[in-house]
Amino acid sequence: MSSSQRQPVSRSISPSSSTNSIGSSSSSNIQVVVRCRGRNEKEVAAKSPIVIDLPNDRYSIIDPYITINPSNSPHNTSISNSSSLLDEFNNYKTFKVDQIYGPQADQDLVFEKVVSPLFNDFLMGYNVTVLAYGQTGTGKTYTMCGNPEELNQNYNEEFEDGGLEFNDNVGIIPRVLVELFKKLNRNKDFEDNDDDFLVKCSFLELYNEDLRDLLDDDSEDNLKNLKRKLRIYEVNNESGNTNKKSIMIQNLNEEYINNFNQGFKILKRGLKKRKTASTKLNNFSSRSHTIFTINLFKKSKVNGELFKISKMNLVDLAGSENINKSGAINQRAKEAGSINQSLLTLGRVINILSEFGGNSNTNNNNLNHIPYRESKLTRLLQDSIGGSTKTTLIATISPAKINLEETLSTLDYACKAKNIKNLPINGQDSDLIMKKILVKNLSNELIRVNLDLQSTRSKNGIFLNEENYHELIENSNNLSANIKEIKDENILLKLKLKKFDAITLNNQKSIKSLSQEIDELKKSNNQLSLENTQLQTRLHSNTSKLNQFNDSFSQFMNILNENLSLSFNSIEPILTNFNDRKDSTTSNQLLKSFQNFKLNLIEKLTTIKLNLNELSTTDLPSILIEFKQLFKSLNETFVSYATHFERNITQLKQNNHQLLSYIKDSSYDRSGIDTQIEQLIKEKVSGQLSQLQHDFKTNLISLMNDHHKSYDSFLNDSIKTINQQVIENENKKLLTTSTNWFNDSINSINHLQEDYKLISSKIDHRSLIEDSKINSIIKLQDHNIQDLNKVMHLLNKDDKNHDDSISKEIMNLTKFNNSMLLSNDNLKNVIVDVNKNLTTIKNIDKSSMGYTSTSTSTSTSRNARSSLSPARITKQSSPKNSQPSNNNNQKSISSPTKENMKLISSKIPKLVNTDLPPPQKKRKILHPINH
Ligand SMILES: Nc1ncnc2c1ncn2[C@@H]1O[C@H](COP(=O)(O)OP(=O)(O)OP(=O)(O)O)[C@@H](O)[C@H]1O
Repeated sequence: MSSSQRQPVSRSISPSSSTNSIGSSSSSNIQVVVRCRGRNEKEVAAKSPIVIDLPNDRYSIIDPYITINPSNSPHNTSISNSSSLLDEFNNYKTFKVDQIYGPQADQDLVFEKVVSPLFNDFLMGYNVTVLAYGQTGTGKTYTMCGNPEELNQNYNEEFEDGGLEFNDNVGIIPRVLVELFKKLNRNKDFEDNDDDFLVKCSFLELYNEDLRDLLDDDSEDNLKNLKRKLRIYEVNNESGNTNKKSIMIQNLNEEYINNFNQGFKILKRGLKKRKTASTKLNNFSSRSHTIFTINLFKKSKVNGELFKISKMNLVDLAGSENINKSGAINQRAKEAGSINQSLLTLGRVINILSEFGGNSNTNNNNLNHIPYRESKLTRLLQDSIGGSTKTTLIATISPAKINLEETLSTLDYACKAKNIKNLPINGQDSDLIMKKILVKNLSNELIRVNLDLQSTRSKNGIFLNEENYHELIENSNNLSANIKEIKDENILLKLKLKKFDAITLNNQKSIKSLSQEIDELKKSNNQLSLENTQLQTRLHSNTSKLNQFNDSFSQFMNILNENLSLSFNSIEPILTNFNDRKDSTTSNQLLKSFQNFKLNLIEKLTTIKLNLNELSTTDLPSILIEFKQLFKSLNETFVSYATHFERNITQLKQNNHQLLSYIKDSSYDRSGIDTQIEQLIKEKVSGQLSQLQHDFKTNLISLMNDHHKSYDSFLNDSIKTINQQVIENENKKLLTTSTNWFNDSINSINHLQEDYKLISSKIDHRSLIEDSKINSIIKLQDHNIQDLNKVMHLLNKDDKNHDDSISKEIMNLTKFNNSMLLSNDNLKNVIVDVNKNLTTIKNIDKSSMGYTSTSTSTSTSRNARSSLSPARITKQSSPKNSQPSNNNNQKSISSPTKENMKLISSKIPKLVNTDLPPPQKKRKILHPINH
């Protein structure tokens, strides 16, 4: 860590504008001293290497460069939080400060080099500050006071005898006290002047943002604390061209000391009360910031009737700490948080001041926004940093690598602080007090103390002299008056509280009514969602019914088409058959009639399709427009709800605001009560308000969600309803069409029947003719047989000569007879064929007419095609119910039309008759018999 170890190349140097030496009297920069201790036991045990290069292990003023060299790092990582001063290539960084002290520098050296010059300024009438800043455990308390362990144990004994021999570890404050009285007493002896100085001390602690008087025995007593509450206030002192502001602490004890021993006692008393705790990083870690102040009243050399007042602030800050490293939890973590917070504000103040290179007393507008007021620490140090005090900052650091990040941060701040210029003012102008006043103050206090002492000595117990007694009585009366005033204030406050309660009540009412509205909204939401569910259920069931109907309907249409084409195909051969019989007029008529029927049907189906299309393109948009209007009105209702809510909440906020301003405008300056009231407001109103806002938000979101859901379901419902309507309308049209078609069919069938009757009569006529022919043939046959018998008889009688000719004759006759019999059989077959055809035509006729009595009986003998009737298909799709699909359909179709539909669906397939003779099969034609 010596200068020889320091890297000489690529050094980047922190900005420094300071040219003033310590102790100069004009504008002076804050002097920055770095003190680096040796590695402590924990750092050695952790084998954390040294990463700090110092020019000298003892001290360096001429060459005050300090280099951070983390090259020992196994990963050679860059230093993440460092500023531009980091040397990118060599991975080390150099800072320039005013003085550097290494592990070999003892307390004596630090006092001599760092504090002495400042101390001399203090004696000359300047306000001075020594400020120890750095990471926890780096030696701030050690530097300012001494070894904390020794301070607690034998510090008193060290100096009790008034000896001036210091333990080596004794820090700056005891040394200042000793040095002060040395100097003052020497001067006193020399000038032989009893009245030439007066010393007062105070010891202040800032713990968790609370000010505590370390010299006040009662400071922990809350009741007395109310009376003796410490307050920071600013005093404007116009001095020369500078608008100087001094920071004062109201109610802070200041004790006169006449020698250094009294000073040590005060220091020890205060240190005993200071908050310390053991952490992983420091067994005696200070958990608070402390300021030990020595006020010196010293006779002015110019005017012996005036006394200069100068102040020396000896500040020991609590250490910044990484909670993870220090292992702070609960109270320790809270302390660390508060410490770090105040140090952060101090850092910001240093940053801003260093950026402008000036002090807060200059006219620079930018400096008006220095955040001194953001923490009590910065307020207390306002004079010392950027103010009118001569300040030296001692930045304490650890050399170990494990603390590298904190060390870099400390040095960064230290370098920035180095740019801050203070404007120290010698006490001759402003900090002067008339000798007479000072003496009077002192004499009064002395007289009071002496009188108390005398009274106490002359009698047993505690006694007061009369004057003191009267003073006490007067004080007591004063106190009573104060109490009365406080009571009056209390009454006033109660009145205000009443008003506040009324406003709160009002707010509560508003909150209640809003809650009710929210409840109602919730209810209506619930109702809506219930309706929504019901609608969805209905929709679901309707959709399934609709689907079923659609299925059945499409099946029906398919079967209708199929059967129609089959019927056409079946009828055509019959017609052809008629055609073959040369009965062209009838067959042409029939053919024409069927073709008309067919064309008519196709036309109707096309119309149905067109109607469906038209409905979906014309009616659907109008329904959608209607739906949009509905949605718009729903939206408007919702917006009006939201506006209403907002208005209520704004009203509520205004009430709160009025309440706050009303309480703030009041003449009371009792922060405790103010805080109470604000606390009340926070608890009662803000809590309710935020709860209300939270509830409102939640409800609004759920309302929006419900609204979106119902919007979706509404859209779905509407579209489905439209579909349903379209289908129902179409159904009606279809049914009308079907009825028409059915009527047309009946007409056509009637025509057909008439034609059939005509044909039947003609066939009957033919049959009659054929029957008569058969009879005549039979008669002829009988006749022939008789002739034959006659011939046989004659043959028996005639000459045997004629035998041959007769036998021939007989042979011929037998042949003829045989051919006659054959003809007879043929004729019979023809008659059977004709009868069959007649039966077929009759069946067709009956099927077309829809006379169920015969169709039921015949349908059982139908072939596979007739089993595809709609009724059967529906039955197959719903086995549990004999006519499920028809039943479902019936719900959406009016009953008479349904009957027609059923009739059509059941009758149409019967038009198909596969028992008819195949079209190729020609009927046998009856030929006349040749005799
Ligand atoms: N320069 C030094 N020489 C010898 N010992 C030192 C030095 N600096 C610090 N120490 C020792 O290190 C320990 C911690 O020091 P100290 O309590 O002063 O740290 P601190 O910075 O005040 O810590 P905290 O902020 O937690 O109060 C003490 O035991 C102290 O004696």
